Amino acid sequence: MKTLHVTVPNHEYDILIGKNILNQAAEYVKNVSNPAKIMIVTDENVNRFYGERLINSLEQIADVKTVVLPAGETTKSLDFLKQLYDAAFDFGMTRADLMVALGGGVVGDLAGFCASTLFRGVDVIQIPTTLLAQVDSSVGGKTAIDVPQGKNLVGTFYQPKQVIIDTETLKTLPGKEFASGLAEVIKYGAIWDKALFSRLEEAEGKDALLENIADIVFTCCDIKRQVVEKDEHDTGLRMILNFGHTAGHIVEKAYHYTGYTHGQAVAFGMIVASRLGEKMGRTALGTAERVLKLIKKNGLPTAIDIEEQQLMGAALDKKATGSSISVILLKEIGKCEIYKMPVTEFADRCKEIWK
Ligand SMILES: NC(=O)c1ccc[n+]([C@@H]2O[C@H](COP(=O)([O-])OP(=O)(O)OC[C@H]3O[C@@H](n4cnc5c(N)ncnc54)[C@H](O)[C@@H]3O)[C@@H](O)[C@H]2O)c1
Ligand SMILES: O=C(O)C(=O)C[C@@H](O)[C@H](O)[C@H](O)COP(=O)(O)O
Ligand SMILES: [Zn+2]
Repeated sequence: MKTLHVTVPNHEYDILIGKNILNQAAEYVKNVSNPAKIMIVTDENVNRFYGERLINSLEQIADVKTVVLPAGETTKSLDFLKQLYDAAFDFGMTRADLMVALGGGVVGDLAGFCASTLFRGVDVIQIPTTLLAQVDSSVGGKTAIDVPQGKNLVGTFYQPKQVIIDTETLKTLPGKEFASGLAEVIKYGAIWDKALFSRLEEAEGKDALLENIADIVFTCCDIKRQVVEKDEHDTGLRMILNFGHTAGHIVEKAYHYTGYTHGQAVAFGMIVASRLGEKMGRTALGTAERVLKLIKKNGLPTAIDIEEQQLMGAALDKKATGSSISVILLKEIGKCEIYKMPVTEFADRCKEIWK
């Protein structure tokens, strides 16, 4: 097992990365928390594969209740948030108790948000089971729900008490979801780590990647750790983790959070942002082609239809202030910049390069 340690002001925690470590969850949990009650939040698919194993382990140290939610992005909503609060009150949780998010980014963001507000904050431990959640969403403390007005528009910063990553859980992940997680891995390569990007270019298919997946997960978590430690609250450097997300979030909302997964939308968003940078003379020529090729190779979308007026949705992006938006542009593979432009210019330029 490998460990990373995240240190932010007033809080620190470990990210544990290993194979088949889910069965020993209780041993890790008791090192950081001593709850009388533990509420596990998961979804129906993850519960089928891993619920019993986690319950068996955690029952050794506390009373356990499991809340099983429908799978899918539309669960990351106010309705299901309310369901979690109700379940926590029914269970008789107190501020000294613990919530555990077992699943992908949907469960992690929703349970994280609930934990951050319940009694003004109960501890939460993230046990991510998708590639996307293992390389990105379980680390760094962003929690959120989606609303009809836009993606992640209601949320908090709330760091987990611990992150337990069992990479063996990826063996049951459907191919489409594995590819969605790769979109965020491609993001880390594109903005920060050209060796990681080249490694993905050279990889021969999913099985080859799976063989070394713990190493890839570690690399991504370590990049995220470095960024979050420098800017926990997303006021500067952390914005680079949003490469591809301005257009990506517009796509997710336009398709009512059901047409494309987050990873698929971000993949296409990275093509848009790379083309934008090239058009503006800020991104080395040929970069957009490399990004597109890698996205295509992994079965992620390279074209998505959108109505022009939806592009103004960037005005509600959290990187927008007043009438301007900070977009993340690549300088070249492995290097990026935060570039401020009027939202109207972003929308106009996107019209030209979207297809
Ligand atoms: N907080 C952050 O920093 C952050 C970062 C990136 C993404 N996100 C958010 O994460 C969400 C997307 O997360 P996601 O891609 O994990 O989607 P998800 O949580 O919807 O999971 C994808 C699917 O995989 C299934 N699944 C999960 N683990 C499985 C396993 N091991 N075996 C079989 N099936 C499994 C789920 O049931 C679901 O159907 C989005 O809402 C996005 O906004 C948040
Ligand atoms: O951790 C971050 O910071 C990120 O931006 C990671 C993104 O991959 C993630 O999708 C995040 O939820 C986006 O946040 P938002 O602030 O743009 O809603
Ligand atoms: Zn993302």
